[in-house]
Order: sequence, then C-alpha cells, then structure tokens
Amino acid sequence: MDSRTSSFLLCPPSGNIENAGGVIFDSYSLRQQTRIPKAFIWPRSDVRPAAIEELDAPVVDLHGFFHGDEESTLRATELIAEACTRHGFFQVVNHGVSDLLTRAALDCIDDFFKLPLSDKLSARRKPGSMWGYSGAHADRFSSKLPWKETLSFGFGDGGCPDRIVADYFTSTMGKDFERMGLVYQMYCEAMKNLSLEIMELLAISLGVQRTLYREFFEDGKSIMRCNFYPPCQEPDLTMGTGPHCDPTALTILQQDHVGGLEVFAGNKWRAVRPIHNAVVINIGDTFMALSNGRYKSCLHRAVVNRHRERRSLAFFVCPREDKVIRPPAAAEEQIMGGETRLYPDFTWAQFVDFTQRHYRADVKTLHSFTNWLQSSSSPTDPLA
Ligand SMILES: C=C1C[C@]23C[C@@]1(O)CC[C@H]2[C@]1(C)CCC[C@@](C)(C(=O)O)[C@H]1[C@@H]3C(=O)O
Ligand SMILES: O=C(O)CCC(=O)C(=O)O
Ligand SMILES: [Fe+2]
Repeated sequence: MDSRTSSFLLCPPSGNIENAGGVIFDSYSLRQQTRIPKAFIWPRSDVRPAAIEELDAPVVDLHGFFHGDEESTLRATELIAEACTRHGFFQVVNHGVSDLLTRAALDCIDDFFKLPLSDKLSARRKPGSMWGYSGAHADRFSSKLPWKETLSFGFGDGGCPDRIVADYFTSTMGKDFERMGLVYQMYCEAMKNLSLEIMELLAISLGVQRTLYREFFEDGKSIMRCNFYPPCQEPDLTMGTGPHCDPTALTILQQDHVGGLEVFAGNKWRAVRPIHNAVVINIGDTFMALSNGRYKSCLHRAVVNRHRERRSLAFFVCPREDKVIRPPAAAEEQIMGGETRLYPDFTWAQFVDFTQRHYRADVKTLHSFTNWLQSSSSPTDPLA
C-alpha cells in the first residue's frame, strides 16, 4: 500500500479515537512516518514558488503616538497608509504589550500543545463552534489539511467584568489550567487595547474622525487563536496555513523567532523575518470592505520546516455580530471619494457563518461571499 494512503488516524496507546467529525490528527505519530499522508499535500500553486526575498514593509514606532507627539503620529499614519494601500501589512514596535506577558503567552502554547492528545481532545472544538482545540482541521476538511494544531477562543463582548477567557480554560480544561487562562485573559485584554489604538491610527491615516473605528469595534467580540506548527518531514509539500486573507477586520499576530509567515506582495511571496519586540498587524477582509477597498486585505500564508516547531498567536478583531459592514456615513466623502460601492452591506455574523458553514476561507473569501449573498438574495432565487 502506498505509504501516503496510510490513515493518519492517531493510534495513541489508548487505541484509535474517532471524534464526531471524523479522524484525529496526532502530529507525534505522523512525524514517525517518512512521508506525509496525501491529505496534507497541497496543490503546487499554493506551495510554490517559495519566498526568496523578504517583505519590505514598515516597522511603525508607536512611542510618539502614545505620548501625544503629533509629528511622530503623522509619520506613523503616513507609513500605515502607504502599507495598507499596497498590501495591508505592517509591524509595530513600542506597542505597550509587556514582553513578559508575550513570552508567557508564547510559552503557554508549548504547555498546551505538548499535552497528551487525550488532554487536548478534552478541549476539542465541537461542531458548529469556533472555540476549542483542532488538529489540522481534520474534523472539518478532508484535503489540503494544514500542518498545524490550533486552540481558539473568544474574547470580550463589552460585558464587565470580562473573565470570559479565564473561565473558558478552567471550565473546559479544569483547575490545572487556571494560570494558562489568566495569562490568555491578560494577553487578550492587551491585544484588545492595542487593536483600538491601531484603529485610531487607521482612522487618522484615512482622514476620518479619529475615534470612528475605535467606537465601531470597541464592543466587538474578538477571536484569539494559538497556532502550533510541528516540524514536518516533507515541508515543501504541505502548508502550515494555506494562502488566505483573514475574513476578520484586523489581525495582531505575535510570531516566535522561527519564521514561516509569508505575504504576497509585488506579485510574489515574500518572507516576513521575525523582529524581536515587534508584532505584525494585517488588514482583513472586513476592514477592506469598511474602507471600500482603499486598504487591502493582506494575502498571506505560513510555511513549515523540517526541524523546528513554530508558534504564533493571532488575535482577530471583529465588530459586534449585528453591526452592518459598510463605509461609515460620517466618512462617506473621505472613504468613497465619489467612487461606487465595491461590496454589499453585510453583518459580521453573516460573514463568519459563511466561513464556518459554507466556505473554507482562502484567497478570495470576500469575493465568494459577495457572490453568495447576491445569488441567495436574487429575485430569481425561488427560496428568496
Ligand atoms: C474567521 C476566521 C476563520 C479562520 C479563523 C478566523 O478567526 C480568522 C482566520 C481564518 C483562517 C485562519 C484563514 C485560513 C483558513 C482557516 C480555515 C484556517 O487555516 O484555520 C481559517 C480559520 C477557520 O477556522 O475557518
Ligand atoms: O502563523 C502565522 O504566521 C499566520 C497564521 C495565520 O495567518 C492565521 O492564523 O490566520
Ligand atoms: Fe491569517
């Protein structure tokens, strides 16, 4: 039998495990095989060509902005405007997130993903939920499986006091995870605060009222995702995370020092070298729609390597689910500039539902969603 057809159903000491949604991914047992299963092999067009050059994107120093220095703020917003108009990607330093907290959040990735599989499965994502543990999304997809394990959970809906993350860890995984829950509770609070500061910079860079996007997003419920990418014996055949634009509005990504994030810009894949004390900011589909396409949703992917594990923390900023995504009326002139609308009105609830129940997010999610919305509401649709 071709070794690639061997099932990657884990055969942990406790024997086979079937979950409600299909097979389970156990990177440990997979790594013992000389070849990766066919389900993890991606089309050549997704994996090749490898990135050779590095991405030339600004590293924006937030120190002056945080201290009310108007000239430094203006410089920051000019760098942001140019980067977001081109490829939707920049990095920030002096962002105010404690290095100790960042290190603790990254270390907790190892603490969780190195647990025995049965412990991770106690937190496995349940069908219909975005929260929980997932191995290669093997319970959702049957091909183009990403070589990664993820742990996702929600943060904040404006309610106070917000202990939603800390409570999630203890209620789902038990008292032993209380510290991990507190670390991620504090990390998400820091990410939310930083995201609202970035929203102010985005508003200034677009020439709209400074608090416009802060107010739009401050009562939103964001999504936190811990990514763990095991080493892979055939790294050139698979993807850690395939080419995609984030459907959300803004992503704050903390990567470790290993490297693997790539951005498609200037008609080629470019490597994003990790910068110590910097975090990545990328524009997502929802903010591209809010800006009527002025700011680009960043096309990116994550590759894996043969020898080193890689970890990343992705904080996905979302608006409240019922908020209508359209260029704000108060900024009509600055955003639209007399141009026509590129995208129909939609709510975040509709879009996220599309990515979870109807469509696997990829390089053209917003375009596919727009077509889906319009076809399902067209008068010819008998179900309309
Ligand atoms: C709304 C979302 C869907 C995904 C998580 C996220 O919160 C933002 C990024 C999306 C994703 C990472 C884009 C690539 C494909 C995907 C399936 C993945 O590799 O995890 C996407 C996430 C998802 O769970 O659908
Ligand atoms: O791990 C990375 O560097 C990128 C992950 C990513 O793009 C995502 O989770 O949406
Ligand atoms: Fe992403």
